[in-house]
Amino acid sequence: MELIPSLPTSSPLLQFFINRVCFSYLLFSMITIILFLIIIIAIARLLKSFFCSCETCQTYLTSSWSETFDNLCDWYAHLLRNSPNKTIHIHVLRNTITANAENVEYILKTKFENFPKGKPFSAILGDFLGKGVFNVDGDAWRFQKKMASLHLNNNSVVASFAFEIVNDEIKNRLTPLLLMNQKNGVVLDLQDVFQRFSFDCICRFSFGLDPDFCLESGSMLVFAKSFDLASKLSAERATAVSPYVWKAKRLLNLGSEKRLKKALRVINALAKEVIKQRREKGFSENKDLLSRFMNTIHDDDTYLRDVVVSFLLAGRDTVASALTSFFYLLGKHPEVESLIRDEADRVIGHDKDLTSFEELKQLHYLQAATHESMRLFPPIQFDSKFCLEDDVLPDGTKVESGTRVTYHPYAMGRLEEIWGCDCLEFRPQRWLKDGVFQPMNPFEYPVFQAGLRVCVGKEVALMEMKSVAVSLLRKFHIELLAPLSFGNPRFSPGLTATFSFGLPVMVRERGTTTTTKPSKGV
Ligand code: HEM
Repeated sequence: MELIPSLPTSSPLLQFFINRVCFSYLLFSMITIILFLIIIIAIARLLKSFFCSCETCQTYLTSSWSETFDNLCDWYAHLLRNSPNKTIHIHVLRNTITANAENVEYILKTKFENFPKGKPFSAILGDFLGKGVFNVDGDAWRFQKKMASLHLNNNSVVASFAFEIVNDEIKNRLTPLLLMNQKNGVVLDLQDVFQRFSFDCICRFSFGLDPDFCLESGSMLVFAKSFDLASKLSAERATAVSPYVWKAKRLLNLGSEKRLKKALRVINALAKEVIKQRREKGFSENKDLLSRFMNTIHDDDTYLRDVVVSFLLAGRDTVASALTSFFYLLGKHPEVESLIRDEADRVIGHDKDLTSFEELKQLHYLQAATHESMRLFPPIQFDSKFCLEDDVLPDGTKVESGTRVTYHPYAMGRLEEIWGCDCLEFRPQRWLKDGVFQPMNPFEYPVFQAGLRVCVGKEVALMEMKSVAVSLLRKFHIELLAPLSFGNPRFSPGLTATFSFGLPVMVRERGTTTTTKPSKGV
């Protein structure tokens, strides 16, 4: 059949040619129409998600939760507490959020393979964390997890190498810093101090290098600010209703994406310096984590950069966050502080310093207090996975393929169903039975995550927290300043929980008095 029969031609070759052109034209038109339809459907879906009219989505989109709650996590905790199955949906984010322990076990263990980090999550954090352990699945994750476990899950490494580094930092840097501060009588931001302290510890422990950041804040301040900014801006990407917004901004190098790029330049320069110094100092004989990676993957500096950044995030921000909220709670609960001191005097000896990891293990009340503090203020307040194939959670919630599933340790720590009617009280003794610490089911307390991707730095982190607590509480009286002394903390957006206004305190050596001279800007 001729497609254009009216054409006056008798040449079969020309006819064939015309037919081909017409066919191509038709094909092109059809493809255009199909593409057009696909775009219309995509836009309709996008608009639908933007305009979900349910009360929760409207409250999220208009940020009207902030009229009643100090923090987004408090609003989520409120919603989850009131949900019959402890699961809610934020449709505009295509996110199912759960505080149901059975669901958590299902996601993190039973159906682990169906709930990976996923490509969308890797894209959100890709510029900051690259292919580091927090941001990959499959073989890449297994390899890094194995390397990290060799280093971190080894009890004797924690007991000797890490314990010595941490206690050397406390004795020679943290304590002198606080003494100096008391002499000057100025307000101290304890959160900033803990960030510098944990940065030094993780660099010495994981990279075998000593930045001496704790005492000298100047040059490293730019790095710290860049690191916090990159964490904040990366986390904010995940709160956008559509990824196209941040992707377009990144393409055009605009606004928050421009600032992220700038912050990443500073972070990359520091990571490069760490790798360079490790190479210069030699790595083949060394037992630190970076040397182990260098011995295995040799020259891939981009990969090594991702390892460095991921371990800085793992070791600096989480521990600093845990210590900040711990000292915040102790400031409000002097009775807990006294009990910690009494136990330390009993186990270690009244005027004696902490000498071993074994001594720390005998401090059951302190162990209970650190766990209780992270129950109320987990350093990682929530954690998201992506659902690969349609699934049904144990509570009957349907989860669609390609949507996000989030478990929420912050909300779980405030559930009556798990902790009883005094769940909002700071009560370390709930963790003790006949004076001995009793661990909880990790799926009800997923502060260190649980299942296959459980935190491998848990023992190091607890050792660090307990060492700092014993040393500082026995030597100093630490007083919270307003507004934290009477209000609740406000958190900055970021991958780990950070107090928006720091932790301003006055420090006094026990048995001495001093006058308060508030410094500017606190
Ligand atoms: C109080 C301090 C800490 C808390 C609350 C904490 C919590 C967590 C959580 C919730 C995860 C899961 C993150 C995710 O998959 O997105 C995690 C993973 C991890 N943490 Fe920690 N962490 C702490 C300290 C540390 C320290 C000090 C190190 C290293 C020295 C460390 C190393 C790691 C590593 C390597 C992973 C990845 C595990 C994996 O993906 O299989 N953590 N941590």
